[in-house]
Amino acid sequence: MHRVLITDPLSNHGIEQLLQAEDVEVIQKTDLTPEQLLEEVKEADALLVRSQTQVTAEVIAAGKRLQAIGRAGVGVDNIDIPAATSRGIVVVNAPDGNTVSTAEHTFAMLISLARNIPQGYRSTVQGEWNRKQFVGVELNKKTLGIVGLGRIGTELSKRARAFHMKVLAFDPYLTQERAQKIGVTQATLDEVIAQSDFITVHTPLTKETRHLINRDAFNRMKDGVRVINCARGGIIDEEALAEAIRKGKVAGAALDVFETEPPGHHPLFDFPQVIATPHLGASTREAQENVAIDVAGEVLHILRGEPFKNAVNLPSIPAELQEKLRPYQTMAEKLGSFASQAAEGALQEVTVSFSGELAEWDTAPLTRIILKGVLSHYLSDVNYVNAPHLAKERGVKVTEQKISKRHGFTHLIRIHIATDTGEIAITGALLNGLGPRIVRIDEYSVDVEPAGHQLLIQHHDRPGAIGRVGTILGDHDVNIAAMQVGRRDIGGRAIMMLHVDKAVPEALLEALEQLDEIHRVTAIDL
Ligand SMILES: NC(=O)C1=CN([C@@H]2O[C@H](COP(=O)(O)OP(=O)(O)OC[C@H]3O[C@@H](n4cnc5c(N)ncnc54)[C@H](O)[C@@H]3O)[C@@H](O)[C@H]2O)C=CC1
Ligand SMILES: O=C(O)C(=O)COP(=O)(O)O
Repeated sequence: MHRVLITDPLSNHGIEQLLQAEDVEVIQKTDLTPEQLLEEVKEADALLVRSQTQVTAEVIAAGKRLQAIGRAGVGVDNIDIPAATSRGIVVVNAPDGNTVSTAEHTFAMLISLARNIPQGYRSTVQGEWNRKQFVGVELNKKTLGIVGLGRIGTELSKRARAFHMKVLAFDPYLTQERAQKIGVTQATLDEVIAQSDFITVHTPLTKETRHLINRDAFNRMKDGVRVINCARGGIIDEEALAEAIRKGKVAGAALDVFETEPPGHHPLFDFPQVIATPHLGASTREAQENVAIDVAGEVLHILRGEPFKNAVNLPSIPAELQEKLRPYQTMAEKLGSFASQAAEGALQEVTVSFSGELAEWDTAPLTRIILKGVLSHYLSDVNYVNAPHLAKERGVKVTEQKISKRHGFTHLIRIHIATDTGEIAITGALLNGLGPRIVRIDEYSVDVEPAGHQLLIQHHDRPGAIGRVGTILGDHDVNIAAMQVGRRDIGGRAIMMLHVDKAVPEALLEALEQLDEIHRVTAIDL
C-alpha cells in the first residue's frame, strides 16, 4: 500500500484518482507545524504540496520512504530540489494546469492598476464619491514589458495585444522567430526596464532572478511606471520598490506574491498606490482541478513504477526518443551491473560507448540507467534520479562516447570501468529474437545472457582446467546451465563464463581459487 501525504489544500475532484486507487492510502493534513510535518512525512511514500508547505532538506531527510514529491502547480522554490535529488526522490510539478488562470489574474491586476479599481472600490463603499482622485490611464498603445516569456508570460502577451498594447519581452531563451510568431518585440532586460509603461515579471525565483528588479533597475525606469509581480516574491526587491514609490518614480504596484508569505502588515501596504492579493494567481476552480489531476496522476505513475513526464530533477525525454530507447533499458542496466560486479577495486571511471544506430540518438538517458546499474553494486539507494549526482559526489568520472562503426552488429553498448587496481570492458547488444546478450568481455568474444547467476573465471588455458572447474561445482551441488570459453591464444590467458542454477556459495569460490590455473573468480548476480 502506498501512503500519499497531502499537506496543502488540493481539489478533491483532482485527487479522485488517488482516493479511488486500491493500492493508495491518502492522508490529508493541512496547516501542519514544521514539527508535525517532520513526524507525518516519516511514513509517506509520496508528498503532495502547493506553495505553502516548506519541503526543506530536513523534511526530505525525515521522509525515509519518500519516492516522490508532487507540486500541484508550477513553482518549486518551496522544495529543496538538490536535497531531493541526492536522496533519489523524484520531484514532479504540474506546469500547464494553472497557466491561463495566472495570466488572467495578472491581466486583472494590470487593469486594476491602470484604473485604480481596488482603491475606487474601498473609497466608494466607505461612502465617498471621489471621481477626481482615481483618474486612471488607458492600456491602449502603452508598452507592457514582460520579463520571462514562458507559459504565463506568453498567455499574458496575447491578452495585452488584444488590448492594443505594445509588448516588449525579455527572456534569455526567446528567439527572434518565436517572438515574431507570438507578436511581441524581443528586447534586452535594459530595454524592457527603460521603455515600458507597465512591467510584469514571470520568471521562476532563482539565484539569477532574486532581486532582478532592484534599486538600479527602478532608477532606470520611466517616471510613472507601474509594476506587477504575480510570479514570486523576491524577484522584485520590496525595499527598492518602497523607495521608488516614495520618490514618485513608480505610480503603482500590484503584488500577488511576497518575499515572506503571508506578509502580515507589510510596509508596502501603507502606500495607496499598492494593490495586493494573497497569492491568488492559480486559485481558480479550473486551475486547481487541472494541477491536482496532473500531479496526482504523475505521483501514481512513479509509485507504480510506470513512466512519468514532468520531473523537475530529471531531464525530460521526448516521447519519440523514449520509444526508441525503451528496448535497450533493461539490457543497459544489466550490463552496468555486470561490469561493476566483474570489476575489482575502487571505482574511478565509467566510459560508456554507443555504436551503430545508437550512436545517432541522444543516449544520455541510457548512460544514466547504466550508471545506476554500475553504482548499485557499490552504494545503496541508487536510482535514476541520483545516479549522476552520486557519481559526481564520489569523484567518479563518467564519459559517454559515440562510435559510428558497427563491428557486424546493428548497435553495441560498451561499458569500460577503470578502478584503482584494474579495468574491465563489457560489450552488449540486443540480438534479434534472442534478446540482450553480452557479446564481449574485454577482448574475448562470448554470447552470454545477462541474467541470473553467473561465474566469471579468468584463467590460464590448460588441458583439464574446464573439467576441474566442473568437478568442483558438482561437489558443491551447483548445476551448470550454460558455459562459454573465450581465449585469444592456445595456452594463453582465457575466460570461462558459467551460467549456474543458483547463487554461488563462498566456499565454492574459495575452492576454485585454489586451482593453479585460475587467476580470479567472480560471482555475478543479475
Ligand atoms: N501567483 C501564482 O499563483 C503563480 C505563480 N507562478 C510563478 O510564475 C512563474 C512562471 O510560470 P510559467 O510561465 O508557467 O513558467 P515557465 O517555465 O513556462 O516560464 C518561465 C520563463 O522564465 C524565463 N526565465 C528564467 N530565468 C530568467 C531570467 N533571469 N530573466 C528572464 N527570463 C527568465 C524562462 O526562460 C522561461 O521562459 C513560476 O515559476 C512560478 O513561480 C506560477 C503559477 C501561479
Ligand atoms: O504554481 C505556482 O507556482 C503557484 O505559485 C501557485 O501556488 P499555489 O498552488 O496556489 O499555492
